[in-house]
Amino acid sequence: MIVLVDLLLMLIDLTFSILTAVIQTFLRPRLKCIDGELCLITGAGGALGRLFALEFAKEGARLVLWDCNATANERTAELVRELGVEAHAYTVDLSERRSIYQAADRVRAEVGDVSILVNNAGVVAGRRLLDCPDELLERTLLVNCHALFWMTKAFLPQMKAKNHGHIVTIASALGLFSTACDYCASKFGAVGFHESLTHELLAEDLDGIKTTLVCPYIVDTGMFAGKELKSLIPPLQPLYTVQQSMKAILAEQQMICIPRLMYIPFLSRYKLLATWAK
Ligand SMILES: NC(=O)C1=CN([C@@H]2O[C@H](COP(=O)(O)OP(=O)(O)OC[C@H]3O[C@@H](n4cnc5c(N)ncnc54)[C@H](OP(=O)(O)O)[C@@H]3O)[C@@H](O)[C@H]2O)C=CC1
Ligand SMILES: CC1=C(/C=C/C(C)=C/C=C/C(C)=C/C=O)C(C)(C)CCC1
Repeated sequence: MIVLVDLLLMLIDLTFSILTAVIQTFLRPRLKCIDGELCLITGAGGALGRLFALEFAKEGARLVLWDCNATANERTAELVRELGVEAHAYTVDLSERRSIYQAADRVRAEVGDVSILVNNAGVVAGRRLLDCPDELLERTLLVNCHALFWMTKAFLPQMKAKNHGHIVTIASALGLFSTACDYCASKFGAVGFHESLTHELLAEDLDGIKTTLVCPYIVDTGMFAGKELKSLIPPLQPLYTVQQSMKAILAEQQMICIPRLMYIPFLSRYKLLATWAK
């Protein structure tokens, strides 16, 4: 009986969500003002991280930039400052929990409380399981998944104190269905992290703290160059990916798949529920 009630409630929720989505597709959502907010971006020296930094700067946010690549990270900071926006670069290895907590203490002391956290940094080994050294498999999980926990534990308390903040998880379409083993496992973890964090915030009535999950298809940044990945659909352009993500973030959308085609694999997860209900 309970299963039937659960399923009925889920169908009602799904119908309501679809109706809301259809209506919102025709209405231009109001985009929030983030002028003066302090935004921290991990992997800010990378292709998407740098574009996110520039887009957030254009929206008036002040920037804290984290990356293990000091040269690339500092270059991003220079580009942000050329827009007349404050940027603070920190060299941090996200695979090391302690270095995250130490850098977070420095940011709070030197710059202030972070109100927008963009967990963007990511790596991929992209080899078959048995051909992949354990260290590479471990690094992917540490950077793409474990780091989300440490970053959020470091900055969520201040957001909770003010009931104000936004946590953005740059996951992937490969967090919704699988091909490259290490990367997919880490991105499935990122999707699960986002969903559980969102439920936790909801349960604590912290309606001022928003979350956004970003699930792009392949983006032409070179991250997957040389990796065994076949697909007929051409890769996304980095700037288009970031601009679409920014619209979702500023509209406080809980999730965005880019392009919309990627919602298909996501919706197939409801199929799993059907098997569970049998
Ligand atoms: N490119 C794509 O096709 C897609 C990417 N994504 C996701 O988007 C995000 C950004 O991807 P993209 O810009 O393409 O990747 P890039 O490799 O261009 O950028 C990733 C950045 O993260 C940094 N980084 C890697 N390891 C660490 C670490 N241990 N500590 C701190 N920083 C680290 C990298 O530094 P370094 O260069 O020195 O390693 C790099 O600057 C990732 O999470 C990725 O999974 C999602 C969908 C598609
Ligand atoms: C387009 C498309 C597909 C393939 C998607 C692929 C191959 C995505 C790769 C994404 C990557 C590499 C993301 C990196 O973070 C499917 C699922 C076969 C069918 C639905 C449409």
